[in-house]
Amino acid sequence: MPVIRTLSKVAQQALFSTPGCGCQPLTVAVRNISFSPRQVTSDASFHSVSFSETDHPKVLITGGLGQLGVGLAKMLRKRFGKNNVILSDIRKPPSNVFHSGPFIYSDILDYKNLREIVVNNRITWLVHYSALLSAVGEANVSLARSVNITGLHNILDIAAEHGLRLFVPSTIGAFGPTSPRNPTPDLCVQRPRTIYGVSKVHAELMGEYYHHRYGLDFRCLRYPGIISADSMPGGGTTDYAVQIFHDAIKSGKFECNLRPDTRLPMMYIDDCVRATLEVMEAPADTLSMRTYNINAMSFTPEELAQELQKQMPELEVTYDVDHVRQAIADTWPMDFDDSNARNDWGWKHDYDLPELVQTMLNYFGVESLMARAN
Ligand SMILES: NC(=O)c1ccc[n+]([C@@H]2O[C@H](COP(=O)([O-])OP(=O)(O)OC[C@H]3O[C@@H](n4cnc5c(N)ncnc54)[C@H](O)[C@@H]3O)[C@@H](O)[C@H]2O)c1
Ligand SMILES: C[C@@H](O)[C@H](N)C(=O)O
Repeated sequence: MPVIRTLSKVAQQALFSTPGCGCQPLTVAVRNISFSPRQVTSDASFHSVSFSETDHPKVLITGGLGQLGVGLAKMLRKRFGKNNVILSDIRKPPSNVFHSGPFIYSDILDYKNLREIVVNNRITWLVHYSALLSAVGEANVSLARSVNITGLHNILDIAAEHGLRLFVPSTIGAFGPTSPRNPTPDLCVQRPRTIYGVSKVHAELMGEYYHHRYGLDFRCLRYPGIISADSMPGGGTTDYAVQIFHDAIKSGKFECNLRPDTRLPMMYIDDCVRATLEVMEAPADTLSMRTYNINAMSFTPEELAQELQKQMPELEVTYDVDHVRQAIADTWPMDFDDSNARNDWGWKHDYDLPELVQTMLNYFGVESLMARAN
């Protein structure tokens, strides 16, 4: 009985303590009594592999074959060593990715498989990228609910049980029509109207709850629309801002599926992966929150087209609005207030709109020169 009494006392402390109240953090007490968020068989052993045990973190990236994972792995491998960063996904990797470093099959809906990977590879950081994005999520709500919500529960439990530092990205899509849109601050009404947005608000809240309840080192950034040259987006509302470059180079024409005046926050992928590393490395005492907005620029399709036309005056842009995507975009932030990230851990973007366009065109210029030479 004394153990049960201690447990309930600890739980009460956690539930009623507030930051700065001077109460004993629940984290310590929970770890000491090996209390786990998930019921597991009695032969399972809990042991925290803390970051300080190794020189470098051992990182697992889930959903790593999407638009962002390969770019993040490249940067993390440069910093921590090739073999310390494992990409995982349920798809077959292209050969350049397969040969660039460790790759492993992992379905985030398979809890035991995830646990095995974390244990066998002594993972200390988990970057959870698997998700169905906004537009594909609306086309398959039940799968999105399963991957984005049930999958997240598996990830949270694995991370809490094994003492991992966990990064889960959120998004501008975690806001909705009743949120202030120009700009959108970190803390405001969040009533998104997509399953994607609902699942991301759930992820933010669950991660923060696990942080306060179990001491999980949860870190989350709300990314804007991400623009990349060497990876394609996975079915979101901001995809047009990547597609325009491909179509401009290929055919000199682009048909945009959003209205020309649809303003959304955006970021170049190098800034996005750097922000992710920076927040993961930030000392815990610099983080006044666990979920931060980050931003680089905001533009409309018309403004992006005009910037491109400065270098490609012959580019023709027409509009054929996709009503699902437009309805989503009309409820999302137009501009994103990321002042807390800038103040707390020194977030600073490198790429604004002209630099983004120049960088993308340089990439495709090099690509098409190489293609012509082959
Ligand atoms: N790309 C953006 O503009 C953007 C913006 C904001 C937030 N984010 C977030 O960043 C993360 C990565 O985004 P992305 O653009 O690379 O996404 P993506 O759609 O390109 O890739 C997601 C990956 O998840 C994988 N996946 C799906 N079901 C899975 C399962 N059951 N188990 C394991 N993997 C599974 C897919 O195979 C895919 O490779 C997502 O969580 C997304 O919500 C992205
Ligand atoms: C913004 C982001 O979450 C994603 N690119 C989407 O449009 O769904």
